[in-house]
Amino acid sequence: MKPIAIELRKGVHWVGVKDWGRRMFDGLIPLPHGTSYNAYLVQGEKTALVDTVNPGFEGELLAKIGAITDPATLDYVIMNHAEPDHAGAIPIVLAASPQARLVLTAKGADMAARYYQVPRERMQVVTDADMLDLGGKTLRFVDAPFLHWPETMFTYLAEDKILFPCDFFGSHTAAGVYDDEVADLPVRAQMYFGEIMMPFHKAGERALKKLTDLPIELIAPSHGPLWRHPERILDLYRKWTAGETLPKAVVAYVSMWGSTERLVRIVAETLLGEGIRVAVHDLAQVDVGDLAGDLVDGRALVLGAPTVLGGLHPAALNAANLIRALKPPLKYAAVLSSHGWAGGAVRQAQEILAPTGIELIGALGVHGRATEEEENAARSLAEELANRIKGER
Ligand SMILES: Cc1cc2nc3c(=O)[nH]c(=O)nc-3n(C[C@H](O)[C@H](O)[C@H](O)COP(=O)(O)O)c2cc1C
Repeated sequence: MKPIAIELRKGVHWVGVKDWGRRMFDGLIPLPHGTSYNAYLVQGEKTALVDTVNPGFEGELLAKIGAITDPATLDYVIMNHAEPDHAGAIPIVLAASPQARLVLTAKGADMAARYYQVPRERMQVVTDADMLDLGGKTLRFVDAPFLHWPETMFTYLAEDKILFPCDFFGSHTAAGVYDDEVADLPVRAQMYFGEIMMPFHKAGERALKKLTDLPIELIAPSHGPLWRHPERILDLYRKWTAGETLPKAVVAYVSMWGSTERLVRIVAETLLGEGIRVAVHDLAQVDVGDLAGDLVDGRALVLGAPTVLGGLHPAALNAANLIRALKPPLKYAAVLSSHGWAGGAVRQAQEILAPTGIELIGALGVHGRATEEEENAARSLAEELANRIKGER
């Protein structure tokens, strides 16, 4: 197979890999559309490789570089992020290109030593103030810690106004090269933001501020299509990092015998009737990416779960802990539950949500199936929640 490198600008090529068949990421996130590991070759008088690829694809990366230039002649390898899906091929690339130096942040240097045993003498530590003159192509660096590891940075190619932000602005899909070629890309990008960047939204806001002075014509992230309409994703990221929410409830529930589900349906229907957007996720078969995507702009959470062994059903326990860890901008919550004897799910849900700052509007626990009175209580709770979501008391 002839290796294909895609020319983005004169002297700038995509040399990444499409992993069409990958179906799971981080042992947590389903990948229904696969993903890509984007790496970029920038050629002035000197040559730099921006990021590498997931282990197992080193040969494909070197072949693509080889379609443009001899991989043994790289001068620099830029490590924007140390995670193995971008940095995993570094040992093989450095071995293939003996004079290449690895360009990274100070924290990146520690990680490259630890994860990839890169000798310090091959590293070149950079900060915001630094530039790398390739001769006709100039790389600048933007320190962007915790997007999404401590060592992360962006690389900016001044002449072509291309930003290489690694995972920031990324999306998990192997489809397409550019943003306008993938119809559901904003949805994919929102899921990715929810899964990976949302816990670090404050760091994201700071990074966006740093970018305001940089003219950007192309955003070339490390996963998913490139944004040749950068304002599309910049606009979305401004909203998402600021925690802007919609009049929307994320309903996450699990039910073994239908009693909790009955309450969930009543609440979801009532919310819909009140003009609230409702995104329902059955936690027994949820795609974590779908849930995380909905949490990015949801204003309220409805958590529904029966008691199992004195606490939340395990699927709901897992989801509640994940929701707390992802730090979504949710403002309000309601808990719905059914139990068989002593209960415990509602108490555990309250304990998990208490430190989040999400205001618990109400919790309804019923013994077995809800009575008519309890169903009316569920309706009232939903109306109260709708009012709060709409900003009415
Ligand atoms: C495996 C299992 C464990 C349970 N553990 C408890 C428990 O510790 N305390 C309790 O009050 N009910 C317990 N129950 C009863 C359920 O909470 C009860 O049947 C509830 O109505 C189920 O709600 P659902 O119809 O939404 O699944 C348990 C049920 C099952 C199947």
